[in-house]
Amino acid sequence: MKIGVIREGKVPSDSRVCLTPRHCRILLDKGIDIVVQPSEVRVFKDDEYLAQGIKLQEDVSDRDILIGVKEVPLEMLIPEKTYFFFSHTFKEQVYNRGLLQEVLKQKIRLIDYEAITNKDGMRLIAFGKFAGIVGAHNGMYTYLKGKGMDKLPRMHSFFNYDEAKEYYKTLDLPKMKIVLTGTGRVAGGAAQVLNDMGIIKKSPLDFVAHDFKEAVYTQVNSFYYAKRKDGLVFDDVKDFYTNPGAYDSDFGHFLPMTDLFINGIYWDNRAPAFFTIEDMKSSDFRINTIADITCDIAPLSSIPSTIKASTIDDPIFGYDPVTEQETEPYEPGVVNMMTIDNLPNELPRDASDAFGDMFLEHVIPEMLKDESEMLFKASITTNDGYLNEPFEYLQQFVDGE
Ligand SMILES: NC(=O)c1ccc[n+]([C@@H]2O[C@H](COP(=O)([O-])OP(=O)(O)OC[C@H]3O[C@@H](n4cnc5c(N)ncnc54)[C@H](O)[C@@H]3O)[C@@H](O)[C@H]2O)c1
Repeated sequence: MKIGVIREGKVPSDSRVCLTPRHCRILLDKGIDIVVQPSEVRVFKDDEYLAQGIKLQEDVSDRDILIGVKEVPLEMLIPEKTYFFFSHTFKEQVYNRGLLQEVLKQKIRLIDYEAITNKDGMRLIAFGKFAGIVGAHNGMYTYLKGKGMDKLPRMHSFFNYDEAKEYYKTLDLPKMKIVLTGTGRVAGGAAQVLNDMGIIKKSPLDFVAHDFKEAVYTQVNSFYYAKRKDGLVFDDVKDFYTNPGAYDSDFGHFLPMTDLFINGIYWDNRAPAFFTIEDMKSSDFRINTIADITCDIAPLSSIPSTIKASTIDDPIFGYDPVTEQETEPYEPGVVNMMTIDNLPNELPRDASDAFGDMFLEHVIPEMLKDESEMLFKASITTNDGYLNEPFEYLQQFVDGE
Protein backbone atom coordinates (compact mmCIF):
# COMPACT_ATOMS: atom_id res chain seq x y z
CA MET A 1 0.00 0.00 0.00
CA LYS A 2 1.55 3.26 -1.17
CA ILE A 3 0.13 6.40 0.39
CA GLY A 4 0.54 10.00 -0.72
CA VAL A 5 -0.47 13.06 1.28
CA ILE A 6 -1.50 15.52 -1.40
CA ARG A 7 -1.17 19.29 -1.61
CA GLU A 8 -4.45 21.16 -1.13
CA GLY A 9 -5.48 22.83 -4.38
CA LYS A 10 -8.82 24.39 -3.53
CA VAL A 11 -9.05 28.18 -3.59
CA PRO A 12 -9.15 29.84 -1.11
CA SER A 13 -6.34 27.67 0.14
CA ASP A 14 -6.62 25.42 3.15
CA SER A 15 -3.61 24.91 5.36
CA ARG A 16 -4.86 21.82 7.20
CA VAL A 17 -3.57 18.32 6.54
CA CYS A 18 -4.88 14.88 7.41
CA LEU A 19 -1.49 13.51 8.47
CA THR A 20 1.00 15.76 10.23
CA PRO A 21 4.75 15.00 10.21
CA ARG A 22 4.29 13.19 13.54
CA HIS A 23 1.56 10.94 12.10
CA CYS A 24 3.55 10.19 8.94
CA ARG A 25 6.50 9.16 11.09
CA ILE A 26 4.31 6.74 13.05
CA LEU A 27 3.11 5.17 9.78
CA LEU A 28 6.61 4.95 8.39
CA ASP A 29 7.69 3.18 11.57
CA LYS A 30 4.88 0.67 10.99
CA GLY A 31 6.41 -0.07 7.57
CA ILE A 32 3.86 1.88 5.55
CA ASP A 33 5.19 3.52 2.39
CA ILE A 34 4.15 7.17 2.66
CA VAL A 35 5.28 10.31 0.82
CA VAL A 36 4.11 13.91 0.96
CA GLN A 37 3.54 16.28 -1.96
CA PRO A 38 5.35 19.57 -1.20
CA SER A 39 3.10 22.50 -0.34
CA GLU A 40 3.55 26.17 0.32
CA VAL A 41 0.18 26.57 1.97
CA ARG A 42 0.20 23.68 4.46
CA VAL A 43 0.59 24.80 8.09
CA PHE A 44 3.21 22.09 8.60
CA LYS A 45 6.12 23.12 6.40
CA ASP A 46 7.91 20.74 4.03
CA ASP A 47 10.97 20.93 6.27
CA GLU A 48 8.97 19.62 9.20
CA TYR A 49 8.17 16.46 7.18
CA LEU A 50 11.80 16.13 6.10
CA ALA A 51 12.88 16.46 9.72
CA GLN A 52 10.75 13.39 10.49
CA GLY A 53 12.39 11.47 7.64
CA ILE A 54 9.35 11.71 5.35
CA LYS A 55 10.07 11.83 1.62
CA LEU A 56 8.71 14.79 -0.35
CA GLN A 57 7.50 13.83 -3.83
CA GLU A 58 5.97 16.14 -6.42
CA ASP A 59 4.65 13.41 -8.72
CA VAL A 60 2.37 11.16 -6.69
CA SER A 61 1.07 9.10 -9.61
CA ASP A 62 2.85 5.97 -8.29
CA ARG A 63 0.67 6.04 -5.14
CA ASP A 64 -2.38 3.80 -4.61
CA ILE A 65 -4.04 5.99 -2.03
CA LEU A 66 -4.08 9.79 -2.04
CA ILE A 67 -5.10 11.66 1.07
CA GLY A 68 -6.32 15.26 1.09
CA VAL A 69 -8.66 17.46 3.06
CA LYS A 70 -10.90 19.62 0.85
CA GLU A 71 -12.33 18.97 -2.62
CA VAL A 72 -9.54 18.17 -5.11
CA PRO A 73 -9.62 20.50 -8.15
CA LEU A 74 -10.56 18.56 -11.28
CA GLU A 75 -7.23 19.22 -12.99
CA MET A 76 -5.37 17.70 -10.02
CA LEU A 77 -7.27 14.37 -9.99
CA ILE A 78 -5.27 11.31 -11.01
CA PRO A 79 -7.32 8.54 -12.68
CA GLU A 80 -7.94 5.14 -11.08
CA LYS A 81 -6.61 6.08 -7.64
CA THR A 82 -8.32 5.81 -4.29
CA TYR A 83 -8.84 9.23 -2.74
CA PHE A 84 -9.78 10.32 0.76
CA PHE A 85 -11.17 13.85 1.06
CA PHE A 86 -14.25 15.83 2.06
CA SER A 87 -16.10 15.85 -1.26
CA HIS A 88 -19.35 17.55 -0.22
CA THR A 89 -21.20 15.56 -2.86
CA PHE A 90 -23.42 12.98 -1.18
CA LYS A 91 -26.00 15.49 -0.02
CA GLU A 92 -26.35 16.37 -3.73
CA GLN A 93 -24.47 19.66 -3.37
CA VAL A 94 -24.96 21.16 -6.80
CA TYR A 95 -21.66 23.07 -6.71
CA ASN A 96 -19.79 19.75 -6.60
CA ARG A 97 -21.79 17.84 -9.22
CA GLY A 98 -18.96 18.38 -11.73
CA LEU A 99 -16.44 16.93 -9.27
CA LEU A 100 -18.50 13.77 -8.79
CA GLN A 101 -18.99 13.41 -12.55
CA GLU A 102 -15.22 13.72 -13.07
CA VAL A 103 -14.41 11.26 -10.28
CA LEU A 104 -16.68 8.70 -11.95
CA LYS A 105 -15.23 9.40 -15.39
CA GLN A 106 -11.70 8.92 -14.08
CA LYS A 107 -12.63 5.66 -12.28
CA ILE A 108 -11.56 7.03 -8.95
CA ARG A 109 -12.62 5.38 -5.71
CA LEU A 110 -13.68 8.29 -3.55
CA ILE A 111 -13.84 7.68 0.19
CA ASP A 112 -15.42 10.62 1.98
CA TYR A 113 -14.40 11.26 5.60
CA GLU A 114 -17.91 12.41 6.30
CA ALA A 115 -19.24 8.94 5.45
CA ILE A 116 -16.82 7.04 7.71
CA THR A 117 -18.95 5.81 10.59
CA ASN A 118 -19.07 3.08 13.20
CA LYS A 119 -21.75 0.37 13.26
CA ASP A 120 -24.22 2.76 14.93
CA GLY A 121 -23.76 5.31 12.17
CA MET A 122 -21.70 7.70 14.34
CA ARG A 123 -19.03 9.59 12.44
CA LEU A 124 -15.54 8.66 13.52
CA ILE A 125 -13.30 11.23 11.94
CA ALA A 126 -14.06 14.92 11.72
CA PHE A 127 -12.81 18.44 12.28
CA GLY A 128 -16.08 19.29 14.00
CA LYS A 129 -14.83 20.29 17.43
CA PHE A 130 -12.49 22.90 15.96
CA ALA A 131 -15.19 24.15 13.58
CA GLY A 132 -17.35 24.65 16.66
CA ILE A 133 -14.60 26.44 18.56
CA VAL A 134 -13.79 28.83 15.72
CA GLY A 135 -17.45 29.21 14.69
CA ALA A 136 -18.63 30.29 18.14
CA HIS A 137 -15.65 32.62 18.48
CA ASN A 138 -16.45 34.18 15.09
CA GLY A 139 -20.11 34.44 16.01
CA MET A 140 -19.21 36.50 19.06
CA TYR A 141 -16.65 38.50 17.03
CA THR A 142 -19.40 39.38 14.52
CA TYR A 143 -22.03 40.21 17.13
CA LEU A 144 -19.70 42.51 19.06
CA LYS A 145 -18.52 44.21 15.90
CA GLY A 146 -22.14 44.78 14.87
CA LYS A 147 -22.72 46.49 18.21
CA GLY A 148 -19.73 48.74 17.65
CA MET A 149 -17.60 46.85 20.19
CA ASP A 150 -14.43 45.81 18.39
CA LYS A 151 -13.30 43.75 21.34
CA LEU A 152 -12.41 40.37 20.05
CA PRO A 153 -9.46 39.62 17.74
CA ARG A 154 -9.95 36.90 15.11
CA MET A 155 -9.13 33.36 16.18
CA HIS A 156 -6.31 33.02 13.66
CA SER A 157 -4.48 35.89 15.33
CA PHE A 158 -4.00 33.71 18.42
CA PHE A 159 -1.20 31.13 18.42
CA ASN A 160 -3.57 28.43 19.62
CA TYR A 161 -6.81 27.99 21.53
CA ASP A 162 -5.14 28.25 24.94
CA GLU A 163 -4.05 31.77 24.07
CA ALA A 164 -7.58 32.68 22.98
CA LYS A 165 -8.91 31.27 26.24
CA GLU A 166 -6.61 33.55 28.21
CA TYR A 167 -7.94 36.51 26.22
CA TYR A 168 -11.55 35.55 27.02
CA LYS A 169 -10.83 36.31 30.68
CA THR A 170 -10.54 39.99 29.76
CA LEU A 171 -13.89 40.10 27.89
CA ASP A 172 -16.71 42.18 29.32
CA LEU A 173 -19.72 40.97 27.36
CA PRO A 174 -22.97 42.90 27.00
CA LYS A 175 -26.34 41.48 27.95
CA MET A 176 -27.30 39.14 25.13
CA LYS A 177 -29.06 35.86 24.39
CA ILE A 178 -27.41 33.11 22.38
CA VAL A 179 -28.95 29.93 20.99
CA LEU A 180 -26.64 27.07 20.08
CA THR A 181 -28.17 24.15 18.17
CA GLY A 182 -26.78 20.60 18.10
CA THR A 183 -25.16 18.20 20.51
CA GLY A 184 -22.36 16.73 18.43
CA ARG A 185 -18.71 17.64 17.93
CA VAL A 186 -19.34 21.09 16.45
CA ALA A 187 -21.79 22.01 19.18
CA GLY A 188 -19.40 20.63 21.82
CA GLY A 189 -16.59 22.89 20.56
CA ALA A 190 -18.94 25.88 20.41
CA ALA A 191 -20.23 25.25 23.94
CA GLN A 192 -16.64 25.07 25.17
CA VAL A 193 -16.00 28.60 23.84
CA LEU A 194 -19.21 29.99 25.36
CA ASN A 195 -18.30 28.42 28.71
CA ASP A 196 -14.72 29.68 28.49
CA MET A 197 -16.11 33.16 27.80
CA GLY A 198 -17.95 32.87 31.11
CA ILE A 199 -21.42 32.91 29.52
CA ILE A 200 -24.09 31.36 31.72
CA LYS A 201 -25.97 28.35 30.35
CA LYS A 202 -29.77 28.26 30.74
CA SER A 203 -32.24 25.47 29.97
CA PRO A 204 -34.20 26.06 26.75
CA LEU A 205 -37.43 26.61 28.70
CA ASP A 206 -35.82 29.10 31.08
CA PHE A 207 -34.16 30.86 28.13
CA VAL A 208 -37.44 31.37 26.28
CA ALA A 209 -39.41 32.36 29.37
CA HIS A 210 -37.09 34.96 30.89
CA ASP A 211 -35.04 38.04 30.29
CA PHE A 212 -31.60 38.10 31.91
CA LYS A 213 -29.25 40.84 33.02
CA GLU A 214 -26.15 39.24 31.51
CA ALA A 215 -24.99 37.22 28.49
CA VAL A 216 -26.67 33.80 28.53
CA TYR A 217 -26.86 30.86 26.17
CA THR A 218 -28.93 27.76 25.70
CA GLN A 219 -28.06 24.61 23.81
CA VAL A 220 -30.95 22.95 22.01
CA ASN A 221 -31.33 19.50 20.51
CA SER A 222 -33.86 18.34 17.94
CA PHE A 223 -36.62 17.85 20.56
CA TYR A 224 -36.63 21.63 20.97
CA TYR A 225 -36.32 22.70 17.34
CA ALA A 226 -38.49 20.14 15.52
CA LYS A 227 -42.00 18.73 15.93
CA ARG A 228 -43.93 15.94 14.27
CA LYS A 229 -46.16 16.98 11.37
CA ASP A 230 -48.81 14.47 12.50
CA GLY A 231 -49.13 16.19 15.87
CA LEU A 232 -47.96 13.16 17.88
CA VAL A 233 -45.33 13.67 20.58
CA PHE A 234 -41.74 13.76 19.29
CA ASP A 235 -40.14 11.13 21.52
CA ASP A 236 -37.85 9.19 19.20
CA VAL A 237 -34.78 10.98 17.88
CA LYS A 238 -33.91 7.96 15.70
CA ASP A 239 -37.19 8.46 13.85
CA PHE A 240 -36.28 12.11 13.29
CA TYR A 241 -32.95 11.07 11.80
CA THR A 242 -34.52 8.43 9.51
CA ASN A 243 -37.73 10.27 8.58
CA PRO A 244 -36.85 13.96 8.84
CA GLY A 245 -39.45 14.78 6.19
CA ALA A 246 -42.16 13.87 8.73
CA TYR A 247 -41.17 16.84 10.90
CA ASP A 248 -41.73 20.61 10.90
CA SER A 249 -39.62 23.29 12.53
CA ASP A 250 -40.43 24.14 16.14
CA PHE A 251 -37.78 26.84 16.37
CA GLY A 252 -40.27 29.71 16.22
CA HIS A 253 -40.30 30.39 19.97
CA PHE A 254 -36.57 31.21 19.87
CA LEU A 255 -36.89 33.82 17.09
CA PRO A 256 -38.07 36.75 19.25
CA MET A 257 -35.68 35.77 22.08
CA THR A 258 -32.31 35.43 20.37
CA ASP A 259 -29.56 37.87 19.45
CA LEU A 260 -26.89 35.45 18.26
CA PHE A 261 -27.74 32.10 16.70
CA ILE A 262 -24.92 29.54 16.43
CA ASN A 263 -25.97 26.60 14.26
CA GLY A 264 -24.06 23.37 14.96
CA ILE A 265 -26.36 20.57 13.79
CA TYR A 266 -25.89 18.04 11.05
CA TRP A 267 -28.74 18.84 8.66
CA ASP A 268 -30.39 16.20 6.52
CA ASN A 269 -31.71 17.94 3.42
CA ARG A 270 -35.14 16.34 3.97
CA ALA A 271 -35.37 17.96 7.41
CA PRO A 272 -37.17 21.29 7.94
CA ALA A 273 -35.24 24.55 7.91
CA PHE A 274 -35.26 26.40 11.25
CA PHE A 275 -37.24 29.29 9.76
CA THR A 276 -38.22 30.81 6.42
CA ILE A 277 -37.30 34.10 4.74
CA GLU A 278 -40.88 35.22 5.51
CA ASP A 279 -40.16 34.60 9.22
CA MET A 280 -37.07 36.79 8.86
CA LYS A 281 -39.20 39.69 7.61
CA SER A 282 -41.32 39.65 10.79
CA SER A 283 -40.78 42.30 13.47
CA ASP A 284 -40.59 39.37 15.93
CA PHE A 285 -37.38 38.15 14.32
CA ARG A 286 -34.75 39.40 16.79
CA ILE A 287 -31.73 37.45 15.54
CA ASN A 288 -29.02 39.93 14.62
CA THR A 289 -26.12 37.57 13.94
CA ILE A 290 -26.02 34.01 12.61
CA ALA A 291 -22.90 31.87 12.82
CA ASP A 292 -23.95 29.01 10.55
CA ILE A 293 -21.30 26.40 11.20
CA THR A 294 -23.46 23.70 9.58
CA CYS A 295 -23.18 25.85 6.46
CA ASP A 296 -25.38 24.09 3.93
CA ILE A 297 -26.03 26.52 1.12
CA ALA A 298 -29.59 27.76 0.38
CA PRO A 299 -32.01 26.73 -0.96
CA LEU A 300 -31.01 23.29 0.40
CA SER A 301 -30.14 24.52 3.87
CA SER A 302 -31.31 24.74 7.47
CA ILE A 303 -30.90 28.55 7.35
CA PRO A 304 -32.38 30.33 4.31
CA SER A 305 -30.00 33.31 4.52
CA THR A 306 -26.93 31.10 4.11
CA ILE A 307 -26.84 32.01 0.45
CA LYS A 308 -23.10 31.43 0.15
CA ALA A 309 -20.10 30.24 2.10
CA SER A 310 -17.92 33.09 3.33
CA THR A 311 -14.15 32.91 3.65
CA ILE A 312 -11.58 33.37 6.39
CA ASP A 313 -10.37 36.52 4.60
CA ASP A 314 -13.87 37.91 4.09
CA PRO A 315 -15.85 36.24 6.87
CA ILE A 316 -19.05 38.27 7.21
CA PHE A 317 -21.77 39.37 4.82
CA GLY A 318 -25.13 40.97 5.40
CA TYR A 319 -28.48 39.50 4.40
CA ASP A 320 -31.40 41.86 3.93
CA PRO A 321 -34.64 39.89 4.52
CA VAL A 322 -36.70 42.59 2.77
CA THR A 323 -34.84 42.55 -0.54
CA GLU A 324 -33.75 38.92 0.01
CA GLN A 325 -30.31 39.99 -1.20
CA GLU A 326 -26.77 40.00 0.12
CA THR A 327 -25.67 43.40 1.46
CA GLU A 328 -22.80 44.92 3.38
CA PRO A 329 -22.84 43.64 6.98
CA TYR A 330 -23.69 45.74 10.05
CA GLU A 331 -26.32 47.87 8.25
CA PRO A 332 -29.64 48.54 10.02
CA GLY A 333 -32.21 45.78 9.46
CA VAL A 334 -29.59 43.43 8.08
CA VAL A 335 -28.75 40.02 9.54
CA ASN A 336 -25.00 39.52 9.85
CA MET A 337 -23.98 36.14 8.47
CA MET A 338 -20.80 34.21 9.33
CA THR A 339 -20.72 31.17 7.03
CA ILE A 340 -17.08 30.15 6.69
CA ASP A 341 -16.97 26.56 5.43
CA ASN A 342 -13.40 25.80 6.48
CA LEU A 343 -13.48 27.14 10.02
CA PRO A 344 -10.92 24.72 11.52
CA ASN A 345 -8.44 26.34 9.17
CA GLU A 346 -8.26 29.25 11.62
CA LEU A 347 -6.69 26.80 14.10
CA PRO A 348 -4.90 24.56 11.58
CA ARG A 349 -2.23 23.03 13.80
CA ASP A 350 -4.55 22.01 16.63
CA ALA A 351 -7.18 20.78 14.15
CA SER A 352 -4.79 18.73 11.97
CA ASP A 353 -3.18 17.17 14.99
CA ALA A 354 -6.52 15.93 16.34
CA PHE A 355 -7.73 14.79 12.89
CA GLY A 356 -4.58 12.75 12.27
CA ASP A 357 -5.03 11.00 15.62
CA MET A 358 -8.55 9.95 14.59
CA PHE A 359 -7.34 8.80 11.17
CA LEU A 360 -4.65 6.64 12.73
CA GLU A 361 -7.01 5.18 15.28
CA HIS A 362 -10.02 4.46 13.07
CA VAL A 363 -9.01 4.39 9.41
CA ILE A 364 -5.50 2.96 9.12
CA PRO A 365 -6.48 -0.40 10.73
CA GLU A 366 -9.33 -0.66 8.21
CA MET A 367 -7.00 0.15 5.32
CA LEU A 368 -4.81 -2.76 6.33
CA LYS A 369 -7.71 -5.24 6.04
CA ASP A 370 -8.32 -7.09 2.75
CA GLU A 371 -11.93 -5.94 2.86
CA SER A 372 -13.25 -3.27 5.18
CA GLU A 373 -16.98 -2.93 5.62
CA MET A 374 -16.43 0.53 7.11
CA LEU A 375 -14.53 1.78 4.08
CA PHE A 376 -16.97 0.08 1.70
CA LYS A 377 -19.81 2.05 3.28
CA ALA A 378 -17.81 5.28 3.02
CA SER A 379 -16.87 4.83 -0.65
CA ILE A 380 -19.06 7.02 -2.79
CA THR A 381 -17.66 5.65 -6.04
CA THR A 382 -15.79 2.54 -7.19
CA ASN A 383 -12.69 2.04 -9.32
CA ASP A 384 -15.01 0.80 -12.09
CA GLY A 385 -16.46 4.23 -12.62
CA TYR A 386 -19.77 3.55 -10.85
CA LEU A 387 -21.51 4.88 -7.78
CA ASN A 388 -20.97 2.48 -4.90
CA GLU A 389 -24.04 0.61 -3.66
CA PRO A 390 -24.89 2.85 -0.65
CA PHE A 391 -24.66 5.93 -2.88
CA GLU A 392 -26.60 4.70 -5.92
CA TYR A 393 -29.30 7.22 -5.00
CA LEU A 394 -26.97 9.89 -6.41
CA GLN A 395 -27.38 8.65 -10.00
CA GLN A 396 -30.08 11.16 -10.87
CA PHE A 397 -27.99 13.95 -9.36
CA VAL A 398 -24.95 12.82 -11.37
CA ASP A 399 -27.03 12.68 -14.56
CA GLY A 400 -28.28 16.26 -14.06
CA GLU A 401 -26.93 19.35 -15.78
N1 LIG B 1 -18.21 25.25 8.64
C1 LIG B 1 -17.22 24.39 8.82
O1 LIG B 1 -16.05 24.72 8.66
C2 LIG B 1 -17.53 22.98 9.27
C3 LIG B 1 -16.49 22.16 9.69
C4 LIG B 1 -16.80 20.89 10.18
C5 LIG B 1 -18.13 20.45 10.19
N2 LIG B 1 -19.10 21.26 9.70
C6 LIG B 1 -20.50 20.81 9.65
O2 LIG B 1 -21.08 20.85 10.94
C7 LIG B 1 -22.14 19.90 11.01
C8 LIG B 1 -22.10 19.14 12.34
O3 LIG B 1 -20.91 18.37 12.42
P1 LIG B 1 -20.55 17.50 13.71
O4 LIG B 1 -19.16 17.03 13.53
O5 LIG B 1 -20.92 18.22 14.95
O6 LIG B 1 -21.56 16.28 13.55
P2 LIG B 1 -22.00 15.28 14.69
O7 LIG B 1 -22.43 14.06 13.97
O8 LIG B 1 -20.99 15.18 15.76
O9 LIG B 1 -23.27 16.01 15.34
C9 LIG B 1 -24.42 16.24 14.59
C10 LIG B 1 -25.48 16.94 15.42
O10 LIG B 1 -26.61 17.17 14.59
C11 LIG B 1 -27.77 16.57 15.16
N3 LIG B 1 -28.57 16.00 14.06
C12 LIG B 1 -29.72 16.49 13.61
N4 LIG B 1 -30.19 15.77 12.59
C13 LIG B 1 -29.31 14.79 12.38
C14 LIG B 1 -29.25 13.71 11.47
N5 LIG B 1 -30.21 13.51 10.55
N6 LIG B 1 -28.20 12.88 11.53
C15 LIG B 1 -27.21 13.09 12.45
N7 LIG B 1 -27.23 14.10 13.34
C16 LIG B 1 -28.27 14.94 13.31
C17 LIG B 1 -27.25 15.53 16.14
O11 LIG B 1 -28.13 15.39 17.20
C18 LIG B 1 -25.97 16.16 16.62
O12 LIG B 1 -26.29 17.10 17.61
C19 LIG B 1 -21.99 19.01 9.77
O13 LIG B 1 -22.98 19.36 8.85
C20 LIG B 1 -20.64 19.36 9.22
O14 LIG B 1 -20.57 19.26 7.80
C21 LIG B 1 -18.83 22.51 9.26
